[in-house]
Amino acid sequence: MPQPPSPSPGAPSRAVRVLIVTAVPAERDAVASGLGDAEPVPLPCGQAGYALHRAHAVTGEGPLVADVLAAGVGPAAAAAGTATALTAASAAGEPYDAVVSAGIAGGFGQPPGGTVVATSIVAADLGAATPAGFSSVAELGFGTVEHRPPGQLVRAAAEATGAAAGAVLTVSTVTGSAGRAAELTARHPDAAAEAMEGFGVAEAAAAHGVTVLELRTVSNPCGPRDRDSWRIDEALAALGGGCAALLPVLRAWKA
Ligand SMILES: O=C(O)c1cccc(C(=O)CC[C@H]2O[C@@H](n3cnc4c(=O)[nH]cnc43)[C@H](O)[C@@H]2O)c1
Repeated sequence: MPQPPSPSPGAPSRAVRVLIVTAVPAERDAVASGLGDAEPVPLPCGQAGYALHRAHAVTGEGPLVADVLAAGVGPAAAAAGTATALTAASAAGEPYDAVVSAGIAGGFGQPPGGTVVATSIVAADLGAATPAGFSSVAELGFGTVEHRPPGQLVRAAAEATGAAAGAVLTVSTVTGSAGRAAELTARHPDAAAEAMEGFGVAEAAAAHGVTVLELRTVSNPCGPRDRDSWRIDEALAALGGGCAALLPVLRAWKA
């Protein structure tokens, strides 16, 4: 993580607190390693089953604490883990200022190892199959399928991380055919990636009134399944660097 010698004159000295939620421990460890000095700490209220890896940084805008949590695969595990961590931090009087859903992803037209920052975090398969095709719960009138992080923050995050900005779809089933990929991009022409947790993280963040971002690095193209070709090491290496580059942006956003 970049460590300028001292904060800008006049910058608030309160540490900004960021929660970074991954699915699996390999992603958490890649993020923690990118942040440099992350150490395991328990959740403030001691919830069994969850552990944080904490990194401290001093950015040009002031101090920052980043906690990394591997909450599990899929939107339900992501929402449960994120909500638990947000609630525990609030109860301990140390609420988070921002939450980031981070991990590897399938890309729509993005190269392996490339980075994507979400302009929108979309539950792409939350709805009903009808004779006329898929209808989202929003179209059916009983729910939400999209969270939109602040545009200015997304632009700054994309610039700092060298990312493409586009919709990141949350799915419960990994796309495994050209037909399914075409179906998703027809419904979401701005889709840059798909993963399995962002919408769950965003729902929990919204319930707590906390800013959310999603940062993904591409391990595979969305399309016909070829698991052996996934470039996981490349994506994990990019994930650590991407999260490190993102933190000063979040610190400046909250200054
Ligand atoms: O096998 C490994 O070494 C390994 C290391 C790190 C992560 C994994 C995963 O399988 C993570 C699952 C995670 O990845 C996201 N993901 C990646 N590609 C896609 C995709 O094409 N469609 C949907 N999700 C994708 C997803 O968020 C999963 O949670 C393995």
